[in-house]
Amino acid sequence: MTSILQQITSVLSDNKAYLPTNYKLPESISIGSAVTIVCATTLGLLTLKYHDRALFSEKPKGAPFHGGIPLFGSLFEQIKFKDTIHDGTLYLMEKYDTMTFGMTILGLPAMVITNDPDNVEYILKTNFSNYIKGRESYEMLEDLFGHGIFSADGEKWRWQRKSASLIFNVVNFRDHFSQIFIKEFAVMTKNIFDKKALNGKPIDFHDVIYKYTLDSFVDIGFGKQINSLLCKEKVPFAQSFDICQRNCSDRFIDPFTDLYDSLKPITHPGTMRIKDHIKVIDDFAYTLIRERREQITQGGEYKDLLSRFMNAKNEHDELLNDKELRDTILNFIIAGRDTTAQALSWAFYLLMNHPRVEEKLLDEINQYFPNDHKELNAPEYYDLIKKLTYAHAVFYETLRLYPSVPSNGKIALTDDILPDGTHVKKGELVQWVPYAMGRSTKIWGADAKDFIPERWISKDGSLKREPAGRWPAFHAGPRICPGQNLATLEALIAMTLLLKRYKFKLVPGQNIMYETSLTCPMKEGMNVTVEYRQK
Ligand code: HEM
Repeated sequence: MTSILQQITSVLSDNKAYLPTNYKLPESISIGSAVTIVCATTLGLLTLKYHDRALFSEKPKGAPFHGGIPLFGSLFEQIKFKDTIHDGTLYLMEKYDTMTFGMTILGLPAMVITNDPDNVEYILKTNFSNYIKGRESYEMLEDLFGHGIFSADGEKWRWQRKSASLIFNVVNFRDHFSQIFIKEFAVMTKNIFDKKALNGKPIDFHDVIYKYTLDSFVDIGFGKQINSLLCKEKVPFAQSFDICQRNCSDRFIDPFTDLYDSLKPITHPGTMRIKDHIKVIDDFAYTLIRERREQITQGGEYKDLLSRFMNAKNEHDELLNDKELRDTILNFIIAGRDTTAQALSWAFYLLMNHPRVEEKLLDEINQYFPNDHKELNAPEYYDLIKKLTYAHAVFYETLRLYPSVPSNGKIALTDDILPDGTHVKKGELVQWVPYAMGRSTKIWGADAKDFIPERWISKDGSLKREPAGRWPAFHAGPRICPGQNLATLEALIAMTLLLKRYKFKLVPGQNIMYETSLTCPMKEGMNVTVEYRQK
């Protein structure tokens, strides 16, 4: 008892400045009261010290600080504005008239949020070795992505990157990938858009394009036809994959995410929990692996992504086990399916809202593809696609306004100072938000929020590519997206073929908005009507 009292006395006397001048310590005290006083005092002192930020976090030096409430920092604000989180970052940048600010959230490392192109280039390229994905990122993504390339660091990342790079070569692009994209396009038109053009009923464009990129990518990467374009409903794997992805993203925002899930049997009886969705996803991936192993025993030979990884060695110089292959498959599906489907959906959303751009793009398409695409073989198509300057500009401009990875971050390994003078401490999270960067008037000028593909075309008519620090849509440095050419090829094939054949119109009365997730999907999809284009 005495010792507790002594401790309280010592805490209080160490912090005299915070005590009322006429305060007197009691002579004797019960254990219960002592514990209450200790807790209350400790809490009071912590509240005073961390009055505008999360517990045990520090404000960064050299940049404005967005304060929050005592001990929790901006946790509840972040949860409240979760649905518009990327716009929230843009709002704070404009409010503080800054490109970098600090923020703290209980349960996460202190954050430096920067949209400064020089800082972004520095983190991704110049001082790449000091910024890693880190343990936090791995833990939040683990159940879905395991040790796959997106959350891996060091040697674990390096061998995955090397193995993947083997499939991204020109011969594959010209002869193999283009052919698959054109083949799946034919399935999509025949089974979906042609029917809608004839019966006039609306269709969710976002959902159809997701199926298109899923079928194409699973064929390219893993040599399997899953024919989701032939299913009316969403395929169970895709549904569970989307739910788990959203759940991973929620963990970065709301530390109670896993608690809500564990309470589902009470709050939402009869609904699937995350572990049930993971089981659906695992079944999908393990079936692909099992089937491939059987095909190889029967003498089958493959050169796709899956077989590259089956022949690869991990950081311990061992062949990959099924769990490592499962992680690889899922990491590549998010890379290959979601990003491109979203870019295409947002591109069509913007085109439908900007008839001038749509007309100009159509003129370019008709100039290079005056006849029906069926007359061309895949390599010819590939060569022509590369010449479409304006179509590339439309694609890049879409990714400026709706980057498929709208927000991203890395953990600092050691103390550092960013090019704009902001201090970063070891263990802090440095975040950049391509969505907010794309709309920043400081980076893109007064018309930053407008859709103007011409900004990607130089005076001599050639295509401009912006420095990655300004436009990190495909990341930069050693971890730059290895699939960017594949994505561009797929998006441009689909965009040209679809625009040439159909006129899409938005069904009125929809609120087209992004959903906060690891990537940038449309929250409620996008309903359109379809008409054949007049020849
Ligand atoms: C519009 C389409 C795409 C966009 C905007 C895009 C963008 C990005 C971005 C921003 C990253 C960095 C993510 C991070 O920090 O972890 C990334 C990484 C990656 N992307 Fe893409 N991507 C697209 C399509 C693709 C496609 C089709 C593939 C094909 C497989 C692909 C494969 C990858 C891989 C493997 C990585 C990890 C690279 C590494 O960590 O070393 N991406 N991509």
